[in-house]
This record gives sequence, structure tokens and C-alpha cells, in this order.
Amino acid sequence: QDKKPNVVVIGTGGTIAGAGASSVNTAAYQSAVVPVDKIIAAVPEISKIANVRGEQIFQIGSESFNDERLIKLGKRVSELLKQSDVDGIVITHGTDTIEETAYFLNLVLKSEKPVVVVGSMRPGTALGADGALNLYDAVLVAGSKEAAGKGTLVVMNDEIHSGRDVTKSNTFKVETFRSPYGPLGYVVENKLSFYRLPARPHTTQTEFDIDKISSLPRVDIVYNYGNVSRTAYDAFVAAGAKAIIHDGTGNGSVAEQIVPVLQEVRSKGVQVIRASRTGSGVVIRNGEQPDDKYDWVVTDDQNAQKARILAELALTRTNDPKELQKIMWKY
Ligand SMILES: NC(=O)C[C@H](N)C(=O)O
Repeated sequence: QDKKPNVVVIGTGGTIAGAGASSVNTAAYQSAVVPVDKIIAAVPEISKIANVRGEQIFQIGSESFNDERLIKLGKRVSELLKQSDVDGIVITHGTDTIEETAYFLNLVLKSEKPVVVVGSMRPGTALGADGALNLYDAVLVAGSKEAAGKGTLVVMNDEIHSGRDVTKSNTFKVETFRSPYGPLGYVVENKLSFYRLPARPHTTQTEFDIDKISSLPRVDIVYNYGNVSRTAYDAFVAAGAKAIIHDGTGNGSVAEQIVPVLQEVRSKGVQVIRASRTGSGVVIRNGEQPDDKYDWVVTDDQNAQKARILAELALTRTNDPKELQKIMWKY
């Protein structure tokens, strides 16, 4: 009797589908060239732990993900999760934007079944390639009962991270993924262990449903630095942004020359959301700036790229900055 779980592996590209000219090319290679079925076939050990089939949805570097692709991926995952012969899903993905895709799926999927996003930092052709073990571990987690109901997960480098928290922290090292509160668990020697649970609502507990989303409102990010000017704000407003994430210095600070610009942005009906380019910590409402007075919103502990995902989803529900603030604090 076959008790192995059925896991679908959806290929989207990235370095886990990459190939270099020689085995010493660990960081210079072409990403998104190896088909998902070939990636699976390169790890025959997987057939001992799960019945796996591959499905190629994209073949791209994850830097080329956009909202349309996020929606397409989310809808396909949702469809598969409804099938009784699917126990879990693995998505092979580039590492650059894994954190955005994982957070998105964590917020919009309506299933308790495990969904695991996985990538690699080195192409399969490199000495010390990390993709094979990462994929094996991802399938193990996606096929497990323990991973159910924990939201979308990212499995990389022996660690299981919450899609909400995880972020890429290094350009080339295999230990690049970090969560401010640590991983949820480990995978080692064919065994997974969870040590903590996500506290924020996810998947079945959210107000966002991928089956009901066909487009997302435009939200852009403006990075701040000494000498920052209004050019990018004006361009994004002119391009039709519904919200601008002000990726401020420190605690989402706003330079003196930008304060009137953000007031003007808001007066045009565009939401202003203060985030921090430090990438960690909480942006304090009415701290650096009088958000109540200006009708602005702050992120909680999310970096700008995660705040963008949440804001896009939030704006499908409300355009009231008070409600938007509640959502930014909730998820
Ligand atoms: N390690 C990687 O996967 C990087 C690649 N640029 C990607 O995100 O697709």
C-alpha cells in the first residue's frame, strides 16, 4: 500500500533552474534554464518520500516576477490545493523575490495544506550546489502533516521559515535567508522539526482570497537617502500608483523637503505608507511624523517589499487609511 504523499512541484525558474559554464561558477551562471522535470529527476531520493509530479508555470529569474505572474501562480496553486489527490505543493523559485511571493501566497491561499517555496543560491552545475538538498527538504516538508496549517513556508539551507517573515539578506551565501524572529524549524537528516508557530493570521484566516482577485492596485516604493528629491514620488503618482511606500531612513523618517511632497501625494487620494529602509524593527505611528494629522499609514515590522504586497491586497478591500492601517498592523 502506497502511503507516500502526493506533492506537485511547480517550476517558476530561478537559480535552482540555473546552469553555469563550469563547476566553479557558483555566482556567475544563467538562471531559469533547466525544466522542472529535470530538476526533480536530478534528485531520485525524492521518490522514496513522495509521489511527485512537476508542472512548469514560468521559466524566469525571480527579479522578473510581477503582479500578473503572482496572481497566475496563486490561482494555479489554489486550484491544485482543492484536488483531493494533492497533499502539498512545492514551488521552485528564484531567491531574489521569494519573500514577496511567499508572503503573497501566505495571505491569499485558502487551504491548510502545506505550500513550500524553495530556491537555491548556486546553480545545479556548481561545486557545492544547494538546490538538490533544498528541493528534497521542501518536498519532505510539503508532504508532511506537521507543516499543515502553518501558512506558506520557505525551506532553504536546512531551515523552515514563515513566508511572512523571511527575507534575503546576502547576495551570494547559501545562508542568506533570515527571519527577524528566527526560523520556525529545521530539516535535517530526513526529519523536520518545528519549534515555533506564526502568530499573525495567514491563509484560511485572512480576508484575501486568490480565487476572487483578478488584478491588484498599483503600489510603488520610493527608496530614501541623503539628497532624496521628489522626482520618483511625482513619477509614480503620474503613473497611477494608488499607494506609495515611503522607504524612509531610520524609523521611516521623512526629509524636510519630502514632507510637503508626501502631503501633496496624499491630497491627490494616493495613500502614503511609511516603511524603514533598515529592513527591521517597527515603524512607530506618530513617531517621526504626525501620521494622524497627515492621514498617513505606517508599516508594522514589514520591509518595504513585503509592505507593498500587503498594501496591494489591502487596497482591494478598502481605501480608508484607518482601515488600511489596521490591516498593516494585523498581518
Ligand atoms: N539565487 C537566485 O535564485 C537568484 C536569481 N536572480 C533569481 O532570483 O531568480
